[in-house]
Amino acid sequence: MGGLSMDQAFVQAPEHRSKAAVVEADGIPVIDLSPLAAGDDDESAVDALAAEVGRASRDWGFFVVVRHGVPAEVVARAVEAQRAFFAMPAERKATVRRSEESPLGYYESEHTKNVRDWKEVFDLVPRDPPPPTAVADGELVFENKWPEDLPGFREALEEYSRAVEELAFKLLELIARSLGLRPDRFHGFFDEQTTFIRLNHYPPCPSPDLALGVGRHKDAGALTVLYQDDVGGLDVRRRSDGEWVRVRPVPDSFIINVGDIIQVWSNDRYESAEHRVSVNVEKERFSIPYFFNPASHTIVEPAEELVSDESPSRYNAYNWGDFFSTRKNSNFKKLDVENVQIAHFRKSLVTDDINR
Ligand SMILES: O=C(O)CCC(=O)C(=O)O
Ligand SMILES: [Fe+2]
Repeated sequence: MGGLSMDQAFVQAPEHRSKAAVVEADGIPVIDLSPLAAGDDDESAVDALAAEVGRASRDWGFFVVVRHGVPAEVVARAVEAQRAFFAMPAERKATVRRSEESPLGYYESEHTKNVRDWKEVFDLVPRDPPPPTAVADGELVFENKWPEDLPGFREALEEYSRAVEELAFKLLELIARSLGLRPDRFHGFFDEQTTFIRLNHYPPCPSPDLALGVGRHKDAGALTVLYQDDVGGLDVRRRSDGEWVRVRPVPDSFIINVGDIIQVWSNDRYESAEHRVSVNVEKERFSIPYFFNPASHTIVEPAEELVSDESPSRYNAYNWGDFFSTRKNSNFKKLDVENVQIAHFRKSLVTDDINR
């Protein structure tokens, strides 16, 4: 299924392989967002919610949200579209294949840290940017590739994108509040956002002891809003003891993870957690991460309100667009060198595993 066959490119180094029994995490917070429902302006309930989001972002870098306001039918339509897409024969998927110059669309040979992932993906952006007047040499064209002959696919995903964007902004507000900042403190960075959505399909894998669906990594953007089906396989490295634990699927929920940018904005109050996807022999798995990313011209640095003599800035500023394109390029050119990491922008030599 999915046209993948097991070979050496998928084999993880022994220390990074998934054990047969990864324990399910007990402590990942499940947060009920219903106090945000329209018409409810109970400030103290929203403050309490922000405090809960803050604790989860600090202790786990991961949390689950329920009663989040994204209608179940919108999710169901997106998931149905996703399944229909990956069920198409390889030749039809190839008609929307991504290329080096045009990186959106279908792809089945992505690498995380130079080991191939056991998955196939379809990437899209929530709205097509205006067509560039002229494309400079080497400039990437972020234009959606919609499959022909797949009725409803585009509409379902556009509807999903709009609904999840609303949720992403609400979460951004809660995070700002939890840091003692104005709720809209980070909104301006998203005016020309570089958000993208990935449809993931992890086919059953004959060697789940050797390969991973996605190798260990941290999400580079601001935050990720992830839909996962009921199969399970997302593992998070628990901060308290460094153990890999599985995020239990919760019906009608999204998993939220703090990305590197929020780690930097928060000046390390929050931490972007390392995670990976384990695969299994019997079941295919589907997930949809929504990577909520700021405009490419954003200069990422700790929020000045959070920097003081007692809490000096821990990062040198960096340009998000440059960071992002360096990461993207390394997917095409299987490099033997380490990929760009926020640890490279750290000011002091705090011990941090930069070898991700
Ligand atoms: O499939 C998942 O559950 C997570 C995928 C992921 O971490 C990613 O694509 O960055
Ligand atoms: Fe991820």
